[in-house]
Amino acid sequence: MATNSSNGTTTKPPPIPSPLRNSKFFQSNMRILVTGGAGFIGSHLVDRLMQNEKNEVIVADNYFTGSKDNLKKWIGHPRFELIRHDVTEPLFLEVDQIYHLACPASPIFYKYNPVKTIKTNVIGTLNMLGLAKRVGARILLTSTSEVYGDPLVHPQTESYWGNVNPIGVRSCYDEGKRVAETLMFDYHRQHGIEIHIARIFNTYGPRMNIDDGRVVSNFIAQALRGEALTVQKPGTQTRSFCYVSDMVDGLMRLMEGDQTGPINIGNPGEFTMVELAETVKELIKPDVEIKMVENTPDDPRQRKPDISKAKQVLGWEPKVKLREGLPLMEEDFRLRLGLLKK
Ligand SMILES: NC(=O)c1ccc[n+]([C@@H]2O[C@H](COP(=O)([O-])OP(=O)(O)OC[C@H]3O[C@@H](n4cnc5c(N)ncnc54)[C@H](O)[C@@H]3O)[C@@H](O)[C@H]2O)c1
Ligand SMILES: O=C(O)[C@H]1O[C@H](OP(=O)(O)OP(=O)(O)OC[C@H]2O[C@@H](n3ccc(=O)[nH]c3=O)[C@H](O)[C@@H]2O)[C@H](O)[C@@H](O)[C@@H]1O
Repeated sequence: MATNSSNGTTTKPPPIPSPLRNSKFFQSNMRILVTGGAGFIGSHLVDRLMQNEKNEVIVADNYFTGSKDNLKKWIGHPRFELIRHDVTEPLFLEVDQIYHLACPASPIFYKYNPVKTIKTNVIGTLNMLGLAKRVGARILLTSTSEVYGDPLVHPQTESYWGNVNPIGVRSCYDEGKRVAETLMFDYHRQHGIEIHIARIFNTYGPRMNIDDGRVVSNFIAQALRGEALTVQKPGTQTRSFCYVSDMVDGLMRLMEGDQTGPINIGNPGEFTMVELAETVKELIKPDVEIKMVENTPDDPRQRKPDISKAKQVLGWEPKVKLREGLPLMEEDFRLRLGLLKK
């Protein structure tokens, strides 16, 4: 028995890969399933995975918040397959790695059908763990900084257990992800499945839905349309924004290594929502108005990742600063909105 220093629990030694998977190490190709691969982060991950000619990539997505458009350059490629599939149903495939991202991420979408969000997090993760167990695949879960709830520890370290309202309007997502993490560890301890858990902090970049409802996409779309930037009260709440290429790099390092996690992956640069609005205004439309609007319940008041662990065990840290990432996202939004710079 070994002690897992990250969470203080006693666990079995790291699992020995199943004989099935051992034999797959000798095959030239790695077959990788990306659930939620038609979404924002998933489609960028697919782009990176497809760069390696030894990878075959399968995406399973129900298109609730994702789109085939995000993957159009890969449709028809011999190393790529796209399946319309809801992860709350079992999936039978032979794969070596599973990046399990499927889950609506924007609060407006995950609150739209909260029961479905819980099913996606719980039954969806159970199904993907069942698949991992059957075929001896390694699985990575994209958990979230929302597992820390409205955190009383700042910045958030992985050892912090969080401050989550179990019956609030965000619970379908944050408690759903907490159960998903529990399932991952129980499959690891009980069945020796190779698991990796990333706790992702607010990520932004090209391909976010224009009407996604998350703050960076809202502010950029509003600035480009000449509408007032809607800062939800009090505006002093903070977030730390990670550019999507940095995020994908962190996820791939975690998958390739031997760390179970959970590991925070995010950019520690912390901004209030008023500061974010002012930055977007300055960079995109200096004459745009900023207006204060009502907030939604249980909005976390502060959020900033402690990434010491990611630095130490993955050799990872983000490279793209907010002021560098925002213009890249602006360019993508301009193209999609047909508002090219004069
Ligand atoms: N973007 C962030 O800031 C952030 C932060 C923390 C965690 N995460 C996590 O990362 C993952 C991806 O987030 P994103 O920002 O790309 O979100 P997204 O909404 O763009 O992508 C999610 C994808 O999952 C698909 N999906 C949803 N429910 C499904 C189901 N039941 N079956 C199959 N597919 C389903 C959607 O259609 C979409 O393509 C999510 O698990 C999210 O919880 C994201
Ligand atoms: O990173 C995470 O772990 C989680 O962050 C997000 O949650 P949240 O931070 O609330 O995301 P936003 O909806 O973008 O809100 C961020 C802040 O901006 C504020 N906001 C949002 C929208 C807006 O128009 N104006 C505005 O001020 C919100 O009140 C909130 O304080 C999403 O839930 C998930 O993508 C993700 O799991």
